[in-house]
Amino acid sequence: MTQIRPHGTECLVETTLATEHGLFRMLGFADPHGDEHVALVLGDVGPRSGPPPLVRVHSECLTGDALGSRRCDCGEQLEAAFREIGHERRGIIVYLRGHEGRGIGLLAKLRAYALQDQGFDTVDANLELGYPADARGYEAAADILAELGVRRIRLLSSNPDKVVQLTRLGVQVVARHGLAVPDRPENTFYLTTKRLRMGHDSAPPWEDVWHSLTSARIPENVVAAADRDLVERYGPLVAAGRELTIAQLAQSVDGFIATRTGDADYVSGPADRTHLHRLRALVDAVVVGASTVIADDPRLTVRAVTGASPVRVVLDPRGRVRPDARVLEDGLVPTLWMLGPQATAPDAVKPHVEIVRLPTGRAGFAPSTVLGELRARGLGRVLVEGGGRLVSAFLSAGVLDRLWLTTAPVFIGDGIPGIRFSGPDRLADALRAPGRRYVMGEDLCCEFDLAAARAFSRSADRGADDLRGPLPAGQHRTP
Ligand SMILES: Nc1nc2c(ncn2[C@@H]2O[C@H](COP(=O)(O)OP(=O)(O)OP(=O)(O)O)[C@@H](O)[C@H]2O)c(=O)[nH]1
Ligand SMILES: [Zn+2]
Repeated sequence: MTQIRPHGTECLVETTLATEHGLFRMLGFADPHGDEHVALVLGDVGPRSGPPPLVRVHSECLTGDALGSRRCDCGEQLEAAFREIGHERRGIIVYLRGHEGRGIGLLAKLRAYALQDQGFDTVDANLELGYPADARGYEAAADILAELGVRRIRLLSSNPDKVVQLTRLGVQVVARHGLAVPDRPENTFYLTTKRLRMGHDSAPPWEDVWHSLTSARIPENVVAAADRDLVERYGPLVAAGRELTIAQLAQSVDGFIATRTGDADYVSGPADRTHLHRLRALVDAVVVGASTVIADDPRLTVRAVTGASPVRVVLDPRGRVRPDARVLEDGLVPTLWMLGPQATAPDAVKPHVEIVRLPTGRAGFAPSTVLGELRARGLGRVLVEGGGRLVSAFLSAGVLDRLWLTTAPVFIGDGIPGIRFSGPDRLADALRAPGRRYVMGEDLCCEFDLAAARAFSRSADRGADDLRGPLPAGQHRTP
């Protein structure tokens, strides 16, 4: 077997580095040319702990890595490498100093930039200055990997020459994964030159994964970790097709959505808000109760992410919402104002608002009546967004396919309740559903696949009409 031959790079210090992507071991190295390097190691990268680790051998680029330059893609590639390694919770970033400007140094790179400003490409600029197009050596990287006991790697790079160089030095590159970062208008010429003249991979068919999901398409072969998260989290909603009823609610650990005065600013954090806006962007209609409109005066539009805002639906059986509520006033998105037969309505409403009369029962509109009305209008994908009573009513009526319940680490003590319904006597009969858990900043979000739970209890009951789960006394579900 090939050996990594030593080239005199020594490990002189070890410490840790806490990053957004995890707590890394950080080792400092010095090579015989006087250059200092670091290796960031996440998890156990030894051969017995799993497949060959993901390794990014990153060439220092002050302008791209630290200063946010758009002349190159280095900073975004480094960030993408961190994400990939963070996602696997295992891997190595070898950060090579002395590689600045493809090995010609910082000031020489800036001179090369000055020539590029005059029309030279990145290769000719180096040559014009009397340097090779690429002057980098990878001996230090090989030494560092040897020191870490890593012989076989999965390399994160778009540059096939790095595989050649590392292989020559005894590192076995079992796979190479390009780092999917988008071309920018400012670096298209530079990246195109690298592809045409330096053998770099051609641009990946860049796909805006979120845009695909909002266009009802589930992207395949997604590379970047953040994109994979999007597909895993929201793909099932896209796959559900034309009819889907979901709900989202954020409550305190003790189960309240607001204080007793109705103050709800804010229970959950920004990650949960983004998640809520993603759900809005994936449905045809968003439904809220009158109390929520009165207490929060929400806009219910998609703002935190790109995507079309759904039709807004206000359930107001007793006509309590004032016509100056934002959703009835702002003209932003078509809005259905659902009123009970006796509720008074103003003589005129804004053109974006349509009044819909629905029959009411003791507890307001029946969820199935609301959904039937929406489906008849072609609004088959519905998000029930609050408040607690409305989401609870849809939950206990057994019409929700999925529920995201975010719990924020705050105690409200008393206040406006979140999920509440009359439950069963025996815990064995309590509503349980398979699902997933997400840490969203400070908050914990539980996703419940209620459709799967219903299907399971149907098959378990072998034909019995009754579905397990909470039902208000005296009510029956239609199968
Ligand atoms: N001389 C010179 N160096 C540059 C220029 N633009 C970026 N660099 C340097 O190029 C190095 C990164 O090399 P790249 O060709 O971008 O990428 P790579 O490391 O070969 O391949 P990847 O693994 O895919 O990133 C960094 O050290 C940058 O400072 C340039 O126009 N001229
Ligand atoms: Zn760069």
